[in-house]
Amino acid sequence: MSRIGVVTFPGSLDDADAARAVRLAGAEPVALWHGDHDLAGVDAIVLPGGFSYGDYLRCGAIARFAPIMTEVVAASERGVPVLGICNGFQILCESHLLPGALIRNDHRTFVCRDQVLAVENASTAWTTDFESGQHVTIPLKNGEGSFVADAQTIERLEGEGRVVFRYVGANPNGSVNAIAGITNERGNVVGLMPHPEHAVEELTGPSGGTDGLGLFTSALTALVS
Ligand SMILES: NC(=O)CC[C@H](N)C(=O)O
Repeated sequence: MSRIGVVTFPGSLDDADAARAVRLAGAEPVALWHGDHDLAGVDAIVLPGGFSYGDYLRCGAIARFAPIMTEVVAASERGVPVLGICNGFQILCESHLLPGALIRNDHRTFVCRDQVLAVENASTAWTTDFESGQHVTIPLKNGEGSFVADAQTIERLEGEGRVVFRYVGANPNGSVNAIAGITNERGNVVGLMPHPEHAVEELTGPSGGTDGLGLFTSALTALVS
């Protein structure tokens, strides 16, 4: 059985839900601690949502220096699938595993809602179980979800098909080009602001939806292929 590590930082909030999503997808979740110096041989890694280090300085700016991140960066360079959800996405940007940054929502308030997204790239390690152009509903909950990058970076992301998820309907936070999630050049590292781990069970998912499960099952497909 594939083993997917879920990293807990001080202030992580959604690590338990991410581990549950991993289990529901059919893999074994492995708890990793921010102070660890090894990845316990996991096959893929999830950086979950929350408020690592209390969001001090900037969201993800301190977590980037956690000992485990040295290992996560090295693993990503070997092609290990890495998923950053919300605060995890912020940590991936701060770590320069993904370009750009997440800043305060343009309306300056926390947003918490079920959000429709378009899957724009269904060939990353975390999205092969979706169809390109498919609409999915995933909860969005953050204060600093506005994706920004310089014009050249945006042009490159768009030109290379590295926008993985885009908000559908009103832009919830002012993200450039309504970008909700992106990937690295290799397609093994994906970050997104919405929370797929909260849309994996009919009882608790948005309108009974389980659209989020596809990210976790996609990683399993990537691991066996
Ligand atoms: N849900 C989250 O992971 C929150 C991320 C971050 N702390 C923010 O408010 O933007």
